[in-house]
Amino acid sequence: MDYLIKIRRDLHQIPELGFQEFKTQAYLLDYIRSLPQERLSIKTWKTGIFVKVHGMNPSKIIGYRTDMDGLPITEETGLPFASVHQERMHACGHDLHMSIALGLLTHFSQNPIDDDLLFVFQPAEEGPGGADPMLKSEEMREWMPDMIIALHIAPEYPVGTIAIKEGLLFANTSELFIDLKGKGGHAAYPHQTNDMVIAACTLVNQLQTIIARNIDPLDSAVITVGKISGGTVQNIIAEHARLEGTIRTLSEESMQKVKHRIEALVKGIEIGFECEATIDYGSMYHQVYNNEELTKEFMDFSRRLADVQVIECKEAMTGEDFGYMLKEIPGFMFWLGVHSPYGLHHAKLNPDERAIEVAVNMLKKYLSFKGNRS
Ligand SMILES: CC(=O)N[C@@H](CCC[C@H](N)C(=O)O)C(=O)O
Repeated sequence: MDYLIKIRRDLHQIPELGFQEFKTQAYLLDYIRSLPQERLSIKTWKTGIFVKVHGMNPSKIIGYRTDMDGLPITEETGLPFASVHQERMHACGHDLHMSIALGLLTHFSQNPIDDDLLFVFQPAEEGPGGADPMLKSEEMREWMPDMIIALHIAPEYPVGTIAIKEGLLFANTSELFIDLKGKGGHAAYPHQTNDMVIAACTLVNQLQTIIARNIDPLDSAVITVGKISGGTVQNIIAEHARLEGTIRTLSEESMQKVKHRIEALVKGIEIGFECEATIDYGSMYHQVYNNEELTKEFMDFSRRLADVQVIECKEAMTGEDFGYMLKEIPGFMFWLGVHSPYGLHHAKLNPDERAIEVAVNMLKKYLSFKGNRS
């Protein structure tokens, strides 16, 4: 599987943000076109790709989805194959996801099964979300899979393990952008201004009271403000501040409740600081809900494989727009152990590449089991 490690490293060097995956798409297409073409049909959609592997006696289409985009992070791994794109990094494992998909595609282009396979290379998972529009595209409607699966790397689990559960696996998400506009001025005359840095700091603290005091302690929700910006220079009181964050909940109902409370607190800030505020929820992802029957069958199947250990995990507050595909198509997502002391979205994330072979070997067996009748 050395060729897949090379592919992963090549892709790792060229991370691109959502819907800008031009080099990534070109790299993938070059590789896909180098495979035996007899059984392949290829379509592109924006910066994404669909590849259908025609089965020998198809009665259904089995989908396999990988995401493609990177994150706006400056890599700090010091690896010889680190990102060559400034302030961009594959810090969520999509480089591994793509190489695993290419490993499976390579195998099945030469060893077709009875059923058709559809490989979905999806852009913009980290944002603004490629799964929903891709699902609604004519290209995908024409090749709509009967079931679909995907994986996500998990730094906290060792290589050789997968983690999964039936039902809810990942949370509902909504991005959160709040702009505050007041009256700036001289640092020595605060009484003549409405300081938006103070307003922003107050709001960040207040937002956490929603989790502590408005959500049932037996439910779970997260509000993370990942970025604050505002002001111009150290001795001018800021007239503008912006909070950028994300909301995570285990139900749609809790999402509505959190948003309702955010709106109330933001109104309070407007009154209290005599400023204007706007809230933008950006993009939202539907929860990842694993089909019970298919997940159970996959877990039973995987437990029989000698080289894979199956862990039944809890749900996580991560988000994934693959949730939109699972809303319409039966299927599941699972975690693939890649052991790294640094987690997802960390500048030092360094997944163990041996997990690529583990995933390709097990999924070759699983897809053959699902797609062959004898
Ligand atoms: C697996 C993973 O890390 N996914 C991302 C999805 C981000 C969704 C959106 N941009 C948001 O921030 O709400 C995650 O952060 O969980």
